[in-house]
Amino acid sequence: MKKLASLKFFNLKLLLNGESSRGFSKFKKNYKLKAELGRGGFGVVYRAVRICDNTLVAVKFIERNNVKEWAKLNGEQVPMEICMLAKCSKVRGVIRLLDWYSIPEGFLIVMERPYPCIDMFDFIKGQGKISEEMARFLFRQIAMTVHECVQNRVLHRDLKDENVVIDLVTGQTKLIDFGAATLLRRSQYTDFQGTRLYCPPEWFLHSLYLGREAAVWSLGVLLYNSLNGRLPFRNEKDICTAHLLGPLPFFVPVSAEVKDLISKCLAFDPFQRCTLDAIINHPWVKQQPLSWELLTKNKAQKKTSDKMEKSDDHISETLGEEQSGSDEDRSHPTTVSVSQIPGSSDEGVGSSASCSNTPPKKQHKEYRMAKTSLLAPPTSIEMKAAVQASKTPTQFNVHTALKNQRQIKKHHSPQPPNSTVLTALRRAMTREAQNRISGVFAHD
Ligand SMILES: Nc1ncnc2c1ncn2[C@@H]1O[C@H](COP(=O)(O)OP(=O)(O)OP(=O)(O)O)[C@@H](O)[C@H]1O
Repeated sequence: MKKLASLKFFNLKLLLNGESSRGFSKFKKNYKLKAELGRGGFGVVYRAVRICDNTLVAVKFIERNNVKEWAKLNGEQVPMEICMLAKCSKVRGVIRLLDWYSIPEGFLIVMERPYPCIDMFDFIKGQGKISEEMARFLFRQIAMTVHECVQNRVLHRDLKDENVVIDLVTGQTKLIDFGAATLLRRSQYTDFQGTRLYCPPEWFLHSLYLGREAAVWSLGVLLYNSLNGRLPFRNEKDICTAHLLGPLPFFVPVSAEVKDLISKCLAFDPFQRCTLDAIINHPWVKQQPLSWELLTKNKAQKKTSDKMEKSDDHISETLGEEQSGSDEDRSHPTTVSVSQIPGSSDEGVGSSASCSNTPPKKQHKEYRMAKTSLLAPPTSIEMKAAVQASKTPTQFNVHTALKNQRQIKKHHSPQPPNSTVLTALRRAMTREAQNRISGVFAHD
């Protein structure tokens, strides 16, 4: 009833404002929507192009019903995600919010889209695990970004490899998906919307956590995962008891320094855990990383490239596989909603509800999780452009190469269907049209 009333009120607003500056028609005028880019628990992300200058953008559609927290942005009521992105607009390592639109069904968030790019989950998966040097290159950017977000009073709350996008030309990382983000405060949080296997033990044991301390824990999980190609903990029980079993096992030879950093991030006691400041000042992080060009010239990078090439040829099959979960290597670290907080469900410590996978055959792959969002990996054309670009690294050549390749792609690659949001958008259009018609009748 309440929902219906607010929807009616929203439609009424549309009627009164006529062509809203954030309405669907304005969106359609400004952007050309293309194929689906990724999909998560709370939204669908599309490739799109800004019509006025051909800028490549990503458009995330979030359903109004899925919005858990709201905030005010320049006097307008918006989902917290939009507000948090806006607050981080000056943080280099955060994906830039370019625009947003409001339709009866939900919101369209327009963001920058690095090209070509890959998310860190697929990047690690493509290589099995990444070298310590590569981990340093990526992790120090991510840690600095999280630190800057916190300085802007933004707590991301869903730090994981899926939520980091890597620009394949420069190696620059961009933090995405602020759907669980909230304002940083000193006091404890008693709600959680992130991914359970990246969540600190105090949440499972006491149903609360402190913002910065929880972020440091997630960074520890992320770093361990990058190096080992698997997560450190299989379930909540592991998260809460692993410290009793001594140091975490490592499945690759890594330096004592990085082990030290991981153990400090994953300290069981949040008050003993290192701070974000301590992470970015840790000797392992401070060590000058190799350049992206050098790092990507190795064999492992070629492996990803080959894989991408393969997945480009079979892009629809790959997506199909991911959706049906047939890839044994990929089980589910689920992004949970508020309704799944401890106490609100019957899963307690020791439950493996967040990773409902059957035990895989290979021990090493056991904790390598599937992502909830299904990103189509870059195409071979994109990869080739990136490789070409890194061989001739002048700005002019990089972009000319990409532009040429993009034009070739235009003619050859069919776009997968993007039915969900299109249906929603179509429905929105009809409703706007309907509103206009009923508006005319009302005036008559
Ligand atoms: N600006 C962007 N540029 C490139 N890729 C993006 C961008 N935004 C999102 N993606 C891709 O789309 C996927 C889904 O995006 P996002 O995580 O924001 O959706 P979500 O529904 O909130 O997901 P989740 O359920 O994991 O929270 C990402 O993992 C990423 O691969």
